[in-house]
Amino acid sequence: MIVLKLGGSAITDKDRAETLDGEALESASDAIATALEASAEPGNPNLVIVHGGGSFGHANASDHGVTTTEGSHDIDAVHDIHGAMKTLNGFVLSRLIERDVPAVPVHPFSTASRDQSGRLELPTGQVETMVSEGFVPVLHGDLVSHAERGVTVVSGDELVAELARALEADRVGLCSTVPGVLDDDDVVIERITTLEGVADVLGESESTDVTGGMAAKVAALLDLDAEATIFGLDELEAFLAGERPGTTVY
Ligand SMILES: Nc1ncnc2c1ncn2[C@@H]1O[C@H](COP(=O)(O)OP(=O)(O)OP(=O)(O)O)[C@@H](O)[C@H]1O
Ligand SMILES: C=C(C)CCOP(=O)(O)O
Repeated sequence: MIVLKLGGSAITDKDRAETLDGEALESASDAIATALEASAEPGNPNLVIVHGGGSFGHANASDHGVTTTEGSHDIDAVHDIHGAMKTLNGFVLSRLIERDVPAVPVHPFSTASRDQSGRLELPTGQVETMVSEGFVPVLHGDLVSHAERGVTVVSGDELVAELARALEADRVGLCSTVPGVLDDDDVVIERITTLEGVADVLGESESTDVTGGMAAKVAALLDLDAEATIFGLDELEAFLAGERPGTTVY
């Protein structure tokens, strides 16, 4: 079982509102289709995809002052932010389906929630059944209802971590716009086992991002039992073929 995140910054133009990076999304979809065709059991993909927001969702959330902890009850904000993420989800699904990947949508806003302490409750029974029936569920960073705060943002990274745990994923991959976690000299760090030592180089995203950039990503991955890999789009095919490009977080 592989849980793969397509980073929003990898598949969109993060500096132009609600704009796809069409070429990047096509190339990611090609890599996924090729990997499924080449797998020993093409009818049984055993793959769950989550995508982030990039230029969809983050700017909308920021405009409405909504983050993973700051909530809102404004119905227009809800539809604006969730709507942007559903639009991107539609683009991702259509590129995958064009390539015969049996992709199906799962909108976390319809199923997940947070309690007062912010703990995420993400039901995964439907995702498990989709996978066992040969589909590829495609989730996305989204809003979730949050006890006493209205709605807050859930990042794709948080969803990846929850799914990896619940589905006992063998491998977790985060495909981003960078070739891995970079050190002070912009060299890819091969392995991260603790936050100590790397905390200084982990920063926010360069673009509008309400969910914390690389620092939040590494922290979420360190909590997992499964080995996780952060790599760039050029390495997606290699990752899906079983290699460990970029940075391994374990
Ligand atoms: N040490 C670091 N190494 C690599 N990237 C870093 C580092 N510190 C900060 N970053 C930033 O983190 C960004 C990747 O995080 P970001 O959250 O944008 O990725 P994503 O998951 O692809 O996108 P999204 O959150 O929209 O889904 C990089 O583009 C870079 O700007
Ligand atoms: C901003 C929203 C709504 C989702 C963000 O998901 P992410 O890009 O995975 O952090």
